[in-house]
Amino acid sequence: MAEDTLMLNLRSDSVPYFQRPATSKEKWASKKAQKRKSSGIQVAPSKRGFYSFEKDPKTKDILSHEDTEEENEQTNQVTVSKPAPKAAAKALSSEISKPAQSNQTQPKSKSKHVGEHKGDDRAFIKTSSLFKNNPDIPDVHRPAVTQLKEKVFTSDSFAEQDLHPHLVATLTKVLNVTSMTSVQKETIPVLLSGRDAVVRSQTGSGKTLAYGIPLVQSLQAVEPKIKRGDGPLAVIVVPTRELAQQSFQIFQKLLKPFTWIVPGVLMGGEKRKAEKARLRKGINILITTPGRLVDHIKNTLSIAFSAVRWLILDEADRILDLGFEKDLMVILNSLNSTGPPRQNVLLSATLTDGLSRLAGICMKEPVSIHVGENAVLSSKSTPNPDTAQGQPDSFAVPERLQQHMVVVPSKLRLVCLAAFLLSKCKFEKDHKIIVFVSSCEAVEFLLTLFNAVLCGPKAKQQPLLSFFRLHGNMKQEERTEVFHDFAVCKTGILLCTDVAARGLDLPQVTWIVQFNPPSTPAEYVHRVGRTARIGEKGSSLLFLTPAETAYVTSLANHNISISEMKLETILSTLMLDDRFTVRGKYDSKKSSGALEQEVRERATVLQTEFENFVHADDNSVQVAKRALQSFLRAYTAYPSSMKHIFHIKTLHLGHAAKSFGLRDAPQGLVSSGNGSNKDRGQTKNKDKRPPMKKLSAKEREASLMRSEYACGIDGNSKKKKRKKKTHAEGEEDSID
Ligand SMILES: Nc1ncnc2c1ncn2[C@@H]1O[C@H](COP(=O)(O)OP(=O)(O)OP(=O)(O)O)[C@@H](O)[C@H]1O
Repeated sequence: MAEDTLMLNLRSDSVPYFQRPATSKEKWASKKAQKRKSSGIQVAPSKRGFYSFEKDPKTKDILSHEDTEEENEQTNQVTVSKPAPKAAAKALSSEISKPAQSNQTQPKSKSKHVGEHKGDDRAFIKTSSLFKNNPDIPDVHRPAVTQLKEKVFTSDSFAEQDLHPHLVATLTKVLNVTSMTSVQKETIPVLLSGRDAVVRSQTGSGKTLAYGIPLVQSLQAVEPKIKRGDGPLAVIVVPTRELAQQSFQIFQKLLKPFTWIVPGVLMGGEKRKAEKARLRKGINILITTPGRLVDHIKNTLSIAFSAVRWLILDEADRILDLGFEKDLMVILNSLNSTGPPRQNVLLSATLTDGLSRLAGICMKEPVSIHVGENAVLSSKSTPNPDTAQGQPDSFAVPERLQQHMVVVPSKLRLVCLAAFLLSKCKFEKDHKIIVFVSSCEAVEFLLTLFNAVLCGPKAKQQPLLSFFRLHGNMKQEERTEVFHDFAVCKTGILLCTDVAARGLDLPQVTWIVQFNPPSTPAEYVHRVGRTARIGEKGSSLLFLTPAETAYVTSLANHNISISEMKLETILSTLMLDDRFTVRGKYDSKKSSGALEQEVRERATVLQTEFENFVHADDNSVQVAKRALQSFLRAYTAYPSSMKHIFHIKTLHLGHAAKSFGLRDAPQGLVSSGNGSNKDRGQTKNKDKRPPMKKLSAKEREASLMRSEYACGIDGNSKKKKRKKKTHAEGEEDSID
């Protein structure tokens, strides 16, 4: 079935399709309604062009009861007439057959639900209607935008640069690159001439080699030959451990013909003692995360910077962010106090105000290299001060990147994500997807849930969906393993936090899904930049709730244009999956109204499976609650410039809870001081759990760095100690 032929109206004014467990009176009325319906309920296009049932006034008596319930957002009991087919049913059966301990109000009817064992006469699934009382999906205002274009490749070969022939041979034979990219063509000669540089070019355009090649060229030419014992001649600072590992591997390749130059990596999560030993032996090109370098500056006697002649800050705008600034100051002070004159290079796809500040701190008349639309702009000047005056920066994204967004009411977020992943990984071939989520807990929650409900025991023999996870609460060995496994796999879904947003070069990623919008447009650019690299194709999908659609304008202010994908189109994939049917195989001759109804039914079956899994035992309820709480905390941490779009007051806690498979809004998650849903009557602190702490604006920004957006991103060492004490999340725990 062509996906886009199916359009549903998800607005709350369409007729609900699930009814409460019927009383005998209702059953009778229901039969009557069925008759009326088969005699031709009206289907008419809605004003947005979708089809919706016109309410037949005669059915009002049947519907009014449910309507009243829905208005009060009470829980409905949904009866699904037929056991779910095969895989999902089996996957869930063990979980579902456990009594839902936390649910005291389970009705005693004998109807079965999807996924139940035959003969299990447990009554109803409890779930409030997915398709009622959702906010209207607004028409999204998409301002006209001229996207910046950057040409990725040039026709010039590396041989045209003044490089050692062995280096050129290594590029061709080991790294498989022959012609230079635009940023390489501009940057290599500038750096070979000894100048400082600020380099900006789109994601996946080859910035690593743009600084790596001149660095290796210059170090191999040093006379007398560099010795290991000389210590670091180059320090490369990157924001995450995975990026440190990746850059290290590139230098290992580049240095193949120059074996006397030793690269090394220092990063959080590794054993300090082993790193100290390596530092003592000598590392000439030192690749490091900021926090761990500061750690060694303070605690390792054998670290000496007297020979350092290169400082490279990759993802420089990130390194200047709150949380890294102090670390950077310690590093710069330590480097500045000793050593020969130094060449400094800052690189990123999103140079911002902060970068200009940084350039002022550590650079001497840097050359600004900005790969622009019509030509490669290169000016021998300091960075443009205009960008420091609050003017939004324009960001280029890869030309072959197709960007989409979907507006999804909170209640439908979980089924929409699942339907999207199924559509790509089950019903299409060879997709590799990265899903960005706002917290470590949410990653863990989704991983467990999707593995159980979407994969299940049968699917495990022949897994169609294979999930990976990456976040800052994982042990370092596991992080390294996942990073490697996802890099080499052909198909798979990586659920991750922003730990994977910057710099990572994971081959053949086809889709980037942002389940939670990132904190800034710059982070958006980096996330989507994990696909469509080096001239390849790629796609991205951003989830927004109806209240968050102004984010599209915010992106447009940075010259980012995004098209809309319809929620209905994504959900219609469920029609391809008979695990979620309630009526057997779909009859393609059915009317569009019946089709609409069946999609909704299937979405509800899927949501019910999620909820059953979550409510199968207390532990999984707690996991879901923690994930919800971390989501709320992350929501409070959006920077003030984004608060007009992402304010916790606009969240409906009950609906948000549903997107974590919870049937009810948990009590006492958010304090009123934090912008709670108190005004919606959602949080009557009945239980004893402490409310979330009220944070100052600064603390909130810092928490943003620590919790969601920095899960695994090195912070400063003070924070590490504090976090260790409080068992807070983040990669710092693993620093020994
Ligand atoms: N001249 C080249 N020809 C072909 N491929 C290249 C060339 N230079 C780099 N690449 C490849 O392009 C990919 C992206 O390079 P790189 O990771 O350096 O991009 P980037 O600009 O640093 O991206 P990001 O901004 O996301 O960090 C890598 O796989 C790299 O091997």
